[in-house]
Amino acid sequence: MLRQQKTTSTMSRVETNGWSTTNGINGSPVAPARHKTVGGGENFIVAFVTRTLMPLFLMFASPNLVILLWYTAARCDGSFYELCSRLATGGLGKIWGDIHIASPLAVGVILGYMAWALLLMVLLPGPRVEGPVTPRGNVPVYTDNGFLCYVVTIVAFVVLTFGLKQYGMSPTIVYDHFDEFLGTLTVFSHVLCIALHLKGLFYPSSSDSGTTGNLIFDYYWGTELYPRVFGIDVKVFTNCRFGMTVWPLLVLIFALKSYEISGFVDSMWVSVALQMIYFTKFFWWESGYMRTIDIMLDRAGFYICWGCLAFIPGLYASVSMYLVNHPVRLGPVVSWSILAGGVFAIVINYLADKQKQDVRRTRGNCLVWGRKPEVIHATYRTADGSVHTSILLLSGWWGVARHFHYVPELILAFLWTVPALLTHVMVYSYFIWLTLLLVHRTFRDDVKCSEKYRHHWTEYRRQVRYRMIPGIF
Ligand SMILES: NC(=O)C1=CN([C@@H]2O[C@H](COP(=O)(O)OP(=O)(O)OC[C@H]3O[C@@H](n4cnc5c(N)ncnc54)[C@H](OP(=O)(O)O)[C@@H]3O)[C@@H](O)[C@H]2O)C=CC1
Ligand SMILES: CC(C)CCC[C@@H](C)[C@H]1CC[C@H]2C3=CC=C4C[C@@H](O)CC[C@]4(C)[C@H]3CC[C@]12C
Repeated sequence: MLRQQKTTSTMSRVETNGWSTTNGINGSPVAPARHKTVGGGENFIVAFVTRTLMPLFLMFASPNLVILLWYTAARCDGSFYELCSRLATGGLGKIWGDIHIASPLAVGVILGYMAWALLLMVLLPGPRVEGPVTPRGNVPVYTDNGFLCYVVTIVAFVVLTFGLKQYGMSPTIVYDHFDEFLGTLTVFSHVLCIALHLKGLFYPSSSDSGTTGNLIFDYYWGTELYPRVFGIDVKVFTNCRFGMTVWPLLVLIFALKSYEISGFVDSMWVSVALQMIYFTKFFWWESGYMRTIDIMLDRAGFYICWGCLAFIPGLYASVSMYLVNHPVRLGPVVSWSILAGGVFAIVINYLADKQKQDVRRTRGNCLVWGRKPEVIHATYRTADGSVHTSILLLSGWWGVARHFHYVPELILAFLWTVPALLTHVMVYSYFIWLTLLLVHRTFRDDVKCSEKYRHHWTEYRRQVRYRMIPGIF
């Protein structure tokens, strides 16, 4: 849950989502840094492309791509070549004819799960944690009960699975009707986006809200940074209690389906084990996630809502979905080696995230790699004019490169995919997406941080020259 300590529900200004006082949406995924013409005005063609055409394209293309990904795995034996042949012969219409976009089963299961997740979110206890100061000077407050919600949900899932077995029922029905689930989730997310759009305009939860004046961009990007409905934080729900919890549930359901079809197969086992360790780490660190770009910068619009409700189930869980009908016997040596490499990557990624958190929490009075950390005490200004200080870490993983922690994240994604071998590109869709997302994110974060910290960030960039991989990028 999240509360705002300091809220001023003003909506008079054009929105400022980031830290710049002139144009705060530069950190958005589709709005690059300001483009000035020679005369100094904004280049409207670039603005039209990035804030209208790109969002429109993404909102139309992404749901289609996710469904086609499912179709490729389930109906085309995981082959993009086969998908293209079918598209060439029958066209998109023929393929859509084979897809069911909604069903009462999907609506019932999704609503049931949402009710469960909301109930846990509200009822389970947890310590109170504060998020970072927002651009408008608000301090979001959360109940840190993510780990508990996750554990209770997974245990309940296992108990329910055994319970249902006695009645000849299995959660693998979700796999059998997955197209219906993806379609229903897309419809749900549009309903949520419309409601949130209107809420942000007429009943904002805090002053971190507003409009850009462009309806399409507002719908895509959102009108509020931290919307709350009856005290429930919408982004904590969409990102953590839905997206990040449904992903492990799907991974378990797909593993169960694979077991029903092929018995115990080590490719599925390795991939599932790595993903489950990753989810457990995520929820253990959830309060740290509240200080990342998704929460600090991304508003609750189509990007985050559809992304977490439909894109995570459709793309992020696609490796396990593919493995259901593509089992590979790897043998113990290969399996355990992949598992060990993956666990190592998770540990490095976790330690890097933790290093940043520890240094900030102790205001630099801790040890990083056995030494007192080098830091920059950076100042920044919020929209209300008040000045704050923050710490930029120059030691440890944050001295290796400015986003070195993305490297183990990518290695891990590769390692939980490679058990599927290199037969089909389709199964690497998540890895390819993640590479693009993280590389793009290094640029987004640079824009956001240089607007926020100005010369302090320039100094950090001077001292830590590389974005992700020392000597290369
Ligand atoms: N699987 C997936 O789809 C994805 C996974 N991830 C993972 O999520 C985690 C979080 O990543 P992400 O959201 O990108 O955010 P980061 O962990 O990279 O956090 C970025 C923020 O950290 C602060 N910061 C930047 N440099 C420093 C420094 N040197 N010292 C102290 N603080 C600094 C800044 O925020 P501030 O304003 O507080 O100064 C900056 O905006 C990572 O583990 C990443 O691998 C990320 C993206 C996608
Ligand atoms: C509109 C779509 C084309 C794009 C939607 C993207 C979002 C679903 C994802 C964008 C950033 C993603 C995440 C960031 C950081 C994370 C921390 C990590 O430890 C777990 C995964 C994640 C929560 C991840 C989830 C999906 C995004 C929000």
